[in-house]
Amino acid sequence: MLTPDIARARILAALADVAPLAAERVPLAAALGRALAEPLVSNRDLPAFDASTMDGYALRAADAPRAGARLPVAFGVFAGRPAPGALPPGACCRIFTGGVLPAGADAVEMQEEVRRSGKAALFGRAAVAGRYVRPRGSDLAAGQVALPAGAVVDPGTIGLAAAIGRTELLVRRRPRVAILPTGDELVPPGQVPGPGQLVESNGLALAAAVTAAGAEPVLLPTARDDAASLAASLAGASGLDALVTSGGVSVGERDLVRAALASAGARLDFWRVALRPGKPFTFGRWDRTAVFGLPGNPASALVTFELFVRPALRALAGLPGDGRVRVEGRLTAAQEKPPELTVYLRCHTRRRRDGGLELEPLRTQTSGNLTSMAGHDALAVLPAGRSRLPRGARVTAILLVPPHAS
Ligand SMILES: Nc1nc2c(c(=O)[nH]1)N[C@H]1C(S)=C(S)[C@@H](COP(=O)(O)OP(=O)(O)OC[C@H]3O[C@@H](n4cnc5c(N)ncnc54)[C@H](O)[C@@H]3O)O[C@H]1N2
Ligand code: MOO
Ligand SMILES: [Mg+2]
Repeated sequence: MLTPDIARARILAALADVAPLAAERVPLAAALGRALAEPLVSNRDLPAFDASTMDGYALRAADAPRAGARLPVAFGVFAGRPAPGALPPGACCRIFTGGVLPAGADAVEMQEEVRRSGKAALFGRAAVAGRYVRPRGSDLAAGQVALPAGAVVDPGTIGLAAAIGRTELLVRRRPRVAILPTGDELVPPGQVPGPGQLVESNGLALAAAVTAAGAEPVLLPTARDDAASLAASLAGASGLDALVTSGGVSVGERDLVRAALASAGARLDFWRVALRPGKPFTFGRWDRTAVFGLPGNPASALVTFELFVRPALRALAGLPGDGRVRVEGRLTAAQEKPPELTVYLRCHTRRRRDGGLELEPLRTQTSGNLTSMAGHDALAVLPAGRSRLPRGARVTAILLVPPHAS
């Protein structure tokens, strides 16, 4: 059986010919979280003029070489309007934050350091050339590269792009991901299950995970556990970037997903990974579509999504890594585990008084229990090779959201 790290590396290698996906031009607001497919180059100077960074007085620094200089106030400059003219020799002018420095001025003094006396200003300290001035082009000069291709568009990037006159950005396309729940026992959400049935819940959970990974889910109708139904449903994934199935990948008589994928022409790369939950995880390619066969147990589906599907979708989207932060923490309870498996424990994080992080496992870790997968913020990684970790053991944890306590 592959280790989780080798399985993930194999998936990423298998997608090298399709990742990243093609680029598309989108409005700024739609670019958030996506990978730039072009360097962001400025076509103008930022700021476009020498600007004051304080409310105060603009002057020639040489006119106030020491405390006590008294200069006539020639005019006022308000943000949004150009200065009415050049600064007359030996004079200063009123200026406000963001205002255009008049020609001749090379410094600003903040008004807290200046006393007004009629039409003159008295400077309480020596002026310094360049102080409180944001020179033209000092933020970004015309022709300068602000961000390289591949950078992730964050809120600041959107502001910067707007400031240099862009209304659209060339970014990588979001992967379109088919989600196919399978199982004879499943009824759609909202319907009351009959005897032996249960509500199909993995579809919506996985669609949410796809959205959270920056991709677009396409939730297909649940397939039944028979070859014909599976074949018909698989057709719904044709042409999409990825297919995520749930259930039917273990060794039961009605676990037919792998056979159905193979019959449809998919090339299955591997089956089973040495981890818990999610051991029967399957990966392959169906033409250009990446195929992920997730186990049906709810925690197995979401943990294998996190470990294998999320990084793959990000690679398709041109985004780096898995977008997660890894931290060290201490387990609040001892854990027994099979030594051959890496176990991913769903945990709450808690900040200790000494600054350390505590990892408190959810009440249940049974992969079929839905509460084992809701309301946690970290996956603690219990490494292969160990069969027992005592309370207080230091382990790595993958943060799924910012920690609750910080
Ligand atoms: N003899 C063995 N049996 C099993 C093994 C094994 O190694 N040997 N592995 C176990 C492990 S581990 C897992 S995980 C499961 C995986 O099973 P499948 O992927 O075949 O999933 P199903 O049998 O279809 O369903 C399992 C379980 O999950 C429920 N389920 C399925 N789909 C959904 C859904 N969309 N929404 C909610 N719940 C769902 C289903 O009703 C079952 O209870 O196999 C073990 N068996
Ligand atoms: O590998 Mo399974 O997901 O433990 O129940
Ligand atoms: Mg099964």
